[in-house]
Amino acid sequence: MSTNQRDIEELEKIQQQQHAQLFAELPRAVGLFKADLYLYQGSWLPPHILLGAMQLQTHFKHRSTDIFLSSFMKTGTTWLRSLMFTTLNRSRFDFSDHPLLRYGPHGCFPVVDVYQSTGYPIGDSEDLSFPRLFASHFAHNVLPASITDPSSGCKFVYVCRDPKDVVVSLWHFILKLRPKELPPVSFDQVFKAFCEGVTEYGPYWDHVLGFWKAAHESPDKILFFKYEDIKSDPEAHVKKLAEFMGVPISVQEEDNGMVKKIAEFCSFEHLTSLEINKTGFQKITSEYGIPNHAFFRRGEVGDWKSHLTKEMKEQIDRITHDKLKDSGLTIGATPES
Ligand SMILES: Nc1ncnc2c1ncn2[C@@H]1O[C@H](COP(=O)(O)OS(=O)(=O)O)[C@@H](OP(=O)(O)O)[C@H]1O
Repeated sequence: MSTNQRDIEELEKIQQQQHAQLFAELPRAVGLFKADLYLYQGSWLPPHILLGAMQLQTHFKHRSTDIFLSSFMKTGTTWLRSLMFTTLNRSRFDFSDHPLLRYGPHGCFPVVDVYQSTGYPIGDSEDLSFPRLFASHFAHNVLPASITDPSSGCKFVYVCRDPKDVVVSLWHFILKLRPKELPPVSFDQVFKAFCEGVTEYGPYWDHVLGFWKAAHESPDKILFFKYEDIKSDPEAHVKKLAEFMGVPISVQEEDNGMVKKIAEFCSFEHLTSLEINKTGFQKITSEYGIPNHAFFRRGEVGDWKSHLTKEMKEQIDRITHDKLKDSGLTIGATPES
């Protein structure tokens, strides 16, 4: 064995010991996918994401032009990834030969949450075009101050969604991804864990509030969207995204139907028709990946009605009301709910 190889192995051993010590000290709970969850800076995170947070906090080198998509799981990440990438790069790529068609929404720009055991390439890679786009599910307070401080120049697009639809979407996602050798989880189990805040990246309401408050303090740096609003008027949101990302839609583009084209290109119907989203795969770690089709299901507002009992609806609405009551934010208030 070469000296270099020995050094690397020694270093890995030390790191593993340090990680084991860290995990032993943190509150722990059962995760819904596979790994246990640990409470880190107010968020419940599985080990490879917790270590990813620490790595991000220590190593990420931001640029003042960076734009982050921030979201809780199952709130519209895949959709916003598509909208942001397509809107920002609309003059770079032809729609008939577009990266979204080849790589899918999750392959178009990197997520910064996952621990990189082989060093820290994210943000160091020079092959990303500017402004660079990144995605993250981390809560606002978990992200490094070097990027959340408005003086950094970094911008954030945040999307939230009716928690009743989030918990339903989450349950279906877990059903698809939970290893078959583990016992299946029931909707009741997921609902209970979600309401208690003990699901991956939870509690949900704290996540939303963190970004909501920050958006109020720095509206020029954080664009706050609701899934339901985008659903009811995708084109208006394409225009807002373009303006926010510094590439406003021109009158000529508007006249040429560019806004409509982007909204249709990123629609649920179009994305689910693509081969890459039927057969493609997202590599998350060296041992773990997610099939692209798992990121799509129904893409509707109010699917909770076919899953939640009256009592469940009342319980989750009450939590939402209590958590958000002094914030000025309402979520989940669909007209027919
Ligand atoms: N283009 C488009 N338009 C509307 N809705 C869409 C779109 N793409 C994905 N979806 C729906 O979003 C839900 C998945 O959420 P996320 O993308 O945040 O999931 S993830 O956190 O990235 O795993 C999931 O919602 P549910 O259908 O309610 O489960 C997806 O179907």
